[in-house]
Amino acid sequence: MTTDLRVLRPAEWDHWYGQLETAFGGLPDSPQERALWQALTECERSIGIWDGSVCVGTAGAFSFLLSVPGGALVPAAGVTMVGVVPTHRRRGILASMMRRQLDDVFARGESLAVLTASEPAIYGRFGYGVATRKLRAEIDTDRVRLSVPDGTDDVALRLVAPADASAACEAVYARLVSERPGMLARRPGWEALPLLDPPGSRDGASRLQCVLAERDGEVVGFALYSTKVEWEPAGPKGAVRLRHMGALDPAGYAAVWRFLCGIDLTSTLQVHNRPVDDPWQHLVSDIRRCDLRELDALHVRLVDVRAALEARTYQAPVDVVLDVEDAFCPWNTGRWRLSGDAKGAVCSRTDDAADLALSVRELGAAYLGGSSLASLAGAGLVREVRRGALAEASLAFGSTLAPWLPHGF
Ligand SMILES: CC(=O)SCCNC(=O)CCNC(=O)[C@H](O)C(C)(C)COP(=O)(O)OP(=O)(O)OC[C@H]1O[C@@H](n2cnc3c(N)ncnc32)[C@H](O)[C@@H]1OP(=O)(O)O
Repeated sequence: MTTDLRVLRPAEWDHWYGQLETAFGGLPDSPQERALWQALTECERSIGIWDGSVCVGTAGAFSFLLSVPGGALVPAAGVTMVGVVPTHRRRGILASMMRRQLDDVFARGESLAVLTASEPAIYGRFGYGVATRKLRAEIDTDRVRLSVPDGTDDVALRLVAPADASAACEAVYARLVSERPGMLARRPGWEALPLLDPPGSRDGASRLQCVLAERDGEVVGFALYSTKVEWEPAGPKGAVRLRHMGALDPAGYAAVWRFLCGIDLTSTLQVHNRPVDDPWQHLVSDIRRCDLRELDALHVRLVDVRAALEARTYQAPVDVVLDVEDAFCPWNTGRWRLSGDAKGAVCSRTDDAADLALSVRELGAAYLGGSSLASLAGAGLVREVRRGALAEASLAFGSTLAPWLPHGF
């Protein structure tokens, strides 16, 4: 098979995206969604593999700014739209696209590549580690009571059409981005993503709704959600589906959750993507009736180990030599001395003896503070060479707030 791997030409987008849809077994037909992804596609960062005139493999990258521990926003390639059509699978097309893409990312000077995976087993071989998890929950709001902090009653709630509330929601979101690792600063055009609401994806639920939480006229929280009301012989048995929420202080936060848990004709609050340390878990009367589940979310790859490790800060002073193995991007392989603290870090090549040995995949898993190096060592994936180095590094790599990716891409 002779194929040609090259950058996407804008005029080819329809065919290219159509082939991606084919790889996914056909996506719901949504002109709204298609138009948004076309507008957001960075063609110069998108590649295709062509077999004659037919595109048989697709991959793209978004130019993101990712928040890392310490609050910095670090350029990161958001790997996306990866697909290989069924006639050409398992012949190495994905591998060749990953090769080209990571070389391009390194050449651009981005130290990180990030993605959300259709299946978590695919990307570890290319050096991606699971760096954030998302919390899912189904809260039985008939049974679960919420205790709220002082000041919650001072917060007023207002229903607003989502498009009209967008600027206020975005302002809240912007203030949250650097407080928690794993979040993506909004790039132009991306403010449309939270508003995406194709009728074909509603599954019987209402159109998207928005509530704003305000104190003294200032927006301190918001939620985007839909409701699905169903009736049983005994009465209503509806669900609230939370799409996105944010708040600037505990009272604003509690006011939004109390609202979501108390909507008439509903008895369930369905939460699909929240941080694993989301504070509402401390407000509920009965956590067992919240049906919690954690899933992998953001997979992180350090494309340039030195630059990536210097881009974040460390919770506690650390001075360790990391012996990194990276078969796919061999420029990272070798020993690196990392010296850092809460103010910053320096990372450089060294001939000194290793303190910890690990692959770049484990470094990606630990990078945002979501998985501890100690936990990875417990699985045999990080090896402590100098006694004490694991505890020191594990503490330093941690994060006060659990890293979280608020939306897919
Ligand atoms: C970031 C995103 O966009 S995630 C979306 C990914 N896309 C999809 O899931 C759409 C449906 N699936 C597909 O399009 C294709 O099957 C892909 C992209 C997952 C794989 O493409 P292929 O060209 O078949 O993969 P390729 O032949 O290069 O395989 C490379 C390696 O990955 C492995 N692999 C491929 N697909 C999978 C999978 N779904 N699960 C586990 N391993 C996989 C292969 O076995 C091979 O392993 P090896 O290194 O041990 O030999």
